[in-house]
Amino acid sequence: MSQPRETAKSLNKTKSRSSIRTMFDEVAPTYDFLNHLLSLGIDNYWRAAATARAKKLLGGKTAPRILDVATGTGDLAASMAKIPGAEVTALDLSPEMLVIARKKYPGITFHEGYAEKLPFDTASFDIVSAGFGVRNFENLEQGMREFQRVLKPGGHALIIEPMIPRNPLVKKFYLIYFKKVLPKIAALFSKSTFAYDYLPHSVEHFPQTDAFTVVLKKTGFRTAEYFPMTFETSILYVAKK
Ligand SMILES: C[S@@+](CC[C@H](N)C(=O)[O-])C[C@H]1O[C@@H](n2cnc3c(N)ncnc32)[C@H](O)[C@@H]1O
Repeated sequence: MSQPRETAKSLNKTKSRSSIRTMFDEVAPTYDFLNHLLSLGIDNYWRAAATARAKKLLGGKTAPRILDVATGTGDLAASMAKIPGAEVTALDLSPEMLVIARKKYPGITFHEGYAEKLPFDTASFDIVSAGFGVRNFENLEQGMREFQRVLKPGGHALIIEPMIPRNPLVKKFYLIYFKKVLPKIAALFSKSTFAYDYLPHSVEHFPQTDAFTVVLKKTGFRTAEYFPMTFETSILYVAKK
């Protein structure tokens, strides 16, 4: 069932939390299947790359505390949980995504809540991660301030976002796939065709590369850098408190 009064364009402007929740509740049952299909399985590699970097940054720290925000069905949280000794907590605003996450990963503690008001103590995590989520925050800067607040001094935020590649040739083919092919494939399987019209729109209008590092620094991070992955179709941001 799609949302008749809202367009992908208008939701991308408001990022209304209740509409974002409804949209993700609707896509939840087919989210994992479509995610792996539409990315040709590369999404798992991106999460593994973020986890490898987190592990390196932790440098063997005993029992590191990791928070995965906008966890969805929990795949990035589960990847982070492979770091030896890690204690992983995860949060999302979509109850339906969390139903699936809790079934898949009973060893991880999942909370329902939203990024802009994290229900966790200041300076309580070594790593805060978010995979393909921050683009949907109703208030991106408030979300980043919260990531920063709950991190311990010296802790790191690791954020993965899809990206429109900058190379003109790659960009041309990528946009055909992203805007024309992907929504059609998604429509065959998902209840929400709306979500897959919103997806390319939201990626195209999200501050990317340097622009997002400016947001990270403005919201209190001491350093922010980025690492493009897979022909710049995805990007890993690393910011230090
Ligand atoms: C594209 S999914 C990504 C899920 C998962 N991180 C992954 O790697 O596949 C985006 C998730 O962000 C969540 N989300 C969007 N806005 C949020 C917010 N303000 N606070 C918490 N979660 C949010 C959605 O409910 C959805 O589950």
